Amino acid sequence: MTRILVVDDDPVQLRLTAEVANKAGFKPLTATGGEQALTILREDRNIGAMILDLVMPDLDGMGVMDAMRREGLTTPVIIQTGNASLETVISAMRNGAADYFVKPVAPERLVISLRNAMKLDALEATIRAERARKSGNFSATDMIAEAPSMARVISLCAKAAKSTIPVLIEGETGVGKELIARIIQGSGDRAGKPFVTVNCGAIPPNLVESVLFGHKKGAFTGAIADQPGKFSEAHNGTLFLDEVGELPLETQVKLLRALQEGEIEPVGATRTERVNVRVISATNRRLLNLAKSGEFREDLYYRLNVFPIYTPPLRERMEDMPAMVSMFIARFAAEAGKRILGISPAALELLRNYDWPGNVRQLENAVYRAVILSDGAFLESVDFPQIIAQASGRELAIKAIEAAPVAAAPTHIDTATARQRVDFTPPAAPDRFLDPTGEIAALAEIERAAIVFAIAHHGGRMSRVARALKIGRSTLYRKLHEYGLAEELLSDAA
Ligand SMILES: Nc1ncnc2c1ncn2[C@@H]1O[C@H](COP(=O)(O)OP(=O)(O)OP(=O)(O)O)[C@@H](O)[C@H]1O
Repeated sequence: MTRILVVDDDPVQLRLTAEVANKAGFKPLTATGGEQALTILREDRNIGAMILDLVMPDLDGMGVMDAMRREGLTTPVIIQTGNASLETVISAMRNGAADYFVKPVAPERLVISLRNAMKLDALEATIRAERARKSGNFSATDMIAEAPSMARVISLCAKAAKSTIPVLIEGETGVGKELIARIIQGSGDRAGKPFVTVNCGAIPPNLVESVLFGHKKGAFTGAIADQPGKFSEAHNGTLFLDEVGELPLETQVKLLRALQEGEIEPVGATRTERVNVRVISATNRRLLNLAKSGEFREDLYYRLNVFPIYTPPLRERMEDMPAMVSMFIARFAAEAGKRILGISPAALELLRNYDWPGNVRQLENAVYRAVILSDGAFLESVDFPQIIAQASGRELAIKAIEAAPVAAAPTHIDTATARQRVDFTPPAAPDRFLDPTGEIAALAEIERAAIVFAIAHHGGRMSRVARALKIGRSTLYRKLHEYGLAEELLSDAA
């Protein structure tokens, strides 16, 4: 039976709520104060959800939520309040509360709220577990590919997985080339076998050969023992040669021989060794151009490029963006133990209108930073300060580019980096929590805006407005006067 924790300093209310939960099939634990609630949460990490009173004498509801955040306690919280102000409820929701209600709550409402909070928690737990379980067995479902151009990539991956022919994956930095290589490996006979990555551009030229093919003891100063190379490590599996265009020419000869003969010769060895390795290479420079200019051996180029897969940059497949953002939010929020449910439409619009020169990896990093920065239930534009800064510079650049003639030729990875989108439209809806200068709006401004919105939504029917905002009519009228809205309404009516 799922345990839930009910926290309320009013013993009668406590018993009532616990009884409702009990009847709905939960096992209620109770606490009469914030400190006691924290002690129970620390000891029992399997509590399904907590119903938390906001106003309590020792440590209040907000204090409990702050402590939970500090200590990484992720039990979903449902706020209950008797007379808390709208400000308090807003900040509780921004602090990650899953839901809130005003006492006394209808039993059905309480049960739905508990079930929803637990569903969300279960989803986050699954994501956490799934990530931990994954150890190299990637499949096409690990890749977001909603754009038509990515459907082609996925079908090429499926074809490539059926054989062991060499694959060359081309695309700008961060587009997902390594992920594609892992999917090819994980979808074929070599799934679960070694997947060894070599970043050819990151190894000092004098060590490349030894890293790839290994060396024998005494082959050079410092070679104190036999050392297997990446080819041997990848035996029976896949060798992923990232930035293959960076390989020195002399190593290219040896790589060609290894691919042709299926044999390698470790540095300082007198005999060759047989290896069974599937090679997938990747490049963010156009390999054909390097071959034409003599920086890359043409024979090796044709050997590696038997099955080419071109991965388009993110800016050309914005259809993938919303799903990617949701996936990254779910992943990073779960890892950080934060309850972030999504992204505001204005913030998503900001991301859509950016060019993403660093592609999916840049997006992943931006969302990671935003999740860490955010203290609300939804990511907002302010959580992406670098993108805001770069996007405003872009507007000027775009204006200049719009005046210039547009090149008709398709762009490729060599030329595409400086490409600018000309269809920039500023976010249509202002961000709910930003003032016109882009600064965080005062809480009073947000409350005022919420009231104005509710009045418009309910056609000025004040009792409905009060009910929707979950405040009394007298509180609503007091706030109308406070914010000067009463005068505005009167003059509108006149
Ligand atoms: N379509 C996608 N769906 C989900 N995640 C993706 C997708 N494409 C890329 N990623 C994620 O983005 C990050 C960068 O991808 P990856 O390392 O495969 O790019 P890359 O092209 O190999 O980069 P580089 O050129 O710098 O080596 C990874 O965390 C990867 O899991």
